[in-house]
Amino acid sequence: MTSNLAPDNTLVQPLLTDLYQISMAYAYWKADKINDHAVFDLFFRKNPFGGEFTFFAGLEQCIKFLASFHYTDSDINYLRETMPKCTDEEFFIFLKSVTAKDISLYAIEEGTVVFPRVPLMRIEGPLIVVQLLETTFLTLVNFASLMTTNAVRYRMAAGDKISLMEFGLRRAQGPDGGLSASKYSYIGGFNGTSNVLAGKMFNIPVKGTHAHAFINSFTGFEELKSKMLKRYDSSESEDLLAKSIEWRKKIAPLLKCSVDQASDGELAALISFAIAFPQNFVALIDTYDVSRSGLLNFSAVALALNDLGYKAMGIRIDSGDLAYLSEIARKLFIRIADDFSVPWFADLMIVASNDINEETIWSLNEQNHKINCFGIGTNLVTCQKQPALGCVYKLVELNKSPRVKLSQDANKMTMPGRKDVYRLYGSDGYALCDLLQRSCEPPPEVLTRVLCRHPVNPVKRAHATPSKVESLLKLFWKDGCVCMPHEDWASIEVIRNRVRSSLLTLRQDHKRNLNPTPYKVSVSDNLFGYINDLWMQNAPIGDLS
Ligand SMILES: Nc1ncnc2c1ncn2[C@@H]1O[C@H](COP(=O)(O)OP(=O)(O)OP(=O)(O)O)[C@@H](O)[C@H]1O
Ligand SMILES: O=P(O)(O)OC[C@H]1O[C@H](OP(=O)(O)OP(=O)(O)O)[C@H](O)[C@@H]1O
Ligand SMILES: O=C(O)c1cccnc1
Ligand SMILES: [Mg+2]
Repeated sequence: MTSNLAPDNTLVQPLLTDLYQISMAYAYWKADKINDHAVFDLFFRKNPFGGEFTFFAGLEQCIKFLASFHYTDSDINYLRETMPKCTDEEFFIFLKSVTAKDISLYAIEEGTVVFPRVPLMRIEGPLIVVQLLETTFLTLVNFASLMTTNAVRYRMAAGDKISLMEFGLRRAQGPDGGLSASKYSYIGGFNGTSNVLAGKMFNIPVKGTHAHAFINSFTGFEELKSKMLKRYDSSESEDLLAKSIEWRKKIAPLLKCSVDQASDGELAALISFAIAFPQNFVALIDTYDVSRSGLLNFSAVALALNDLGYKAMGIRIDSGDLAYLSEIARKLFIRIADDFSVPWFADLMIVASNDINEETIWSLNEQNHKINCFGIGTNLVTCQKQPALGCVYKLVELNKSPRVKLSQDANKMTMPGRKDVYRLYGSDGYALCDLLQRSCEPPPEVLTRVLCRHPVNPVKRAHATPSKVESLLKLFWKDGCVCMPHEDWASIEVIRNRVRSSLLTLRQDHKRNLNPTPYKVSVSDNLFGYINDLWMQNAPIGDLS
């Protein structure tokens, strides 16, 4: 194992599983199923957030888990103590020898848009080993895919021109929830995070402003130990406080307010922050009153900085009516740009935060907000709208014979057998449907008509003549080695770009918010017959009495 194949989180190890996997492993072993060969599918049944699409993520971590999969002596000792006393000692010797070298992992590329019932991963190998991977694979894929999908939805709401920052670590579901949220938000299209460790680990841009505490920590000018700042273009220092006070007097009439209403403590705090960060000055302006104090104090300091040759970055608003406040801020900045001949002032960045969710962004869009950047925490990282994705892991074939899980609900029945997945594209470049076939069938061909059947409903059928056919399941791991170039599966930038390009292949009606059209996931005629025969063979015939 090379170091770059270690999982991101050291908690990702074979005992990060449900006990029943190990219980089954023992019972399989006792039942002499050690040489049985299994095929499992990992898939979900329903798209999250009331949408009609999902983005697949977490694959890189699954591959890293495979690369490091083995039980340590201490794991074995713990299991020996935990399992019933009568557990055969030979089993622990067997377990110590287990690795993922006989596993084959086929998967859809991370960052691809995916749909219900489609196997995202097909895992093949010794039954015992494939079974032992279930829970860890699910925990690696479920949150990663949910989080990526959530981030994509926020990006769709905000549009491409707005910057999106993830601010959720403090509210996330623990350290791994927070770190994963930062990583998969970026993959889903956020521009950066406030989470410093995520920045270091994943090379994601880290950015931020300051909190109300910084403003509250000053009450007046007398607390300013330093008020001098060196000019950008020389070693000469000037009094930033005196300049800011002068500017405050000039700007107050533009806001139709009086200087007396503005907080001196806030101005002192902003001056201190500007002295610390003269080239990256951002100010939180809602501690006392946005229009009577915050905007005035910020603009005064920004113009004083301008006198010294520095360009301020912008403001953050964290309460109140964000559309209205962004509008008055932008109006003021444009007015200052014109009145005082500082053209860049018109484009100052306006960051908005405070309990923002997807709906808030849609609503702010309707109100014609003037925000350039949303800082989003709680609702993003906790996936408040839907906190879990229901990926499952099902046995579909054992020793080349199909296996099926029946259900009262036809939609919940598993699709037996080893299957391949093809995405068919129309001549306009959009995806038409996904087609599942038995692996023994020849792949669909470009410009050749293919019958696509609904997996359950026999009357729902359609012909497709694809302009392009893409085989979605690719071999990522075999014979103990990764079979894909490192860039393709392990580069966060490649995966992030894949999300973007994959989203573009999805027709607008599948993406709209209200009543989106379900994307078609079909089966070949051959697979339809095969599945339905198996369902019939396996479903008991009831007695009416
Ligand atoms: N123009 C707007 N349209 C729709 N939603 C908005 C708008 N402005 C703000 N919001 C949202 O409304 C909520 C306002 O939160 P809340 O009622 O707690 O007020 P607040 O401004 O935070 O008050 P406080 O000053 O006490 O913190 C937030 O979720 C925010 O994202
Ligand atoms: O609102 P979220 O989407 O979770 O975004 C992050 C929030 O975290 C920070 O303050 P915090 O909420 O800790 O305190 P505050 O609301 O009292 O400012 C920040 O000021 C945002 O309001
Ligand atoms: O940098 C910020 O403004 C920030 C970071 C985390 C949470 N809230 C705000
Ligand atoms: Mg808040």
